[in-house]
Amino acid sequence: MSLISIISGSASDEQIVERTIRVLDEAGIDYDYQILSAHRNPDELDEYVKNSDSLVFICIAGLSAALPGVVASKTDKPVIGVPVSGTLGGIDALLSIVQMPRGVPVGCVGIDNGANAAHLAVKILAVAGKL
Ligand SMILES: Nc1c(C(=O)O)ncn1[C@@H]1O[C@H](COP(=O)(O)O)[C@@H](O)[C@H]1O
Repeated sequence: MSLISIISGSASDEQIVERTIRVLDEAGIDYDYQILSAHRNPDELDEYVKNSDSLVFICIAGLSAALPGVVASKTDKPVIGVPVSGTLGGIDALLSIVQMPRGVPVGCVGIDNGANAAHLAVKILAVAGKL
């Protein structure tokens, strides 16, 4: 069982995914990584989230970053969003991720800061007594 699921909206988010994975590897924590877009693969994303036994989701997405919010709508587990920079510098993804309606929270780290998403996920697992 992987404690953490990392989902990116596209293979083009690779650099930010690598920063995330590097921290988890250093901490010796298992993760599962999938490329699944809420926009492009809604059914596969739904199936993956519902069948995952991970305790924390890290969702990495640029542009109109629906991915973290959609994942949060499908699970009661904590979701951390990572906005990825693009033509608008990542402010588009940042605002998409933080502006969630009440009751469907997504934690959000800084633009391109996949490393902090991993550090935060590790802290969540630690206080939950899972490490
Ligand atoms: N934000 C989303 C979602 C989503 O939210 O479902 N799916 C893809 N994307 C983002 O689109 C950007 C460009 O993707 P492509 O390079 O594949 O066109 C990526 O940063 C991805 O995370």
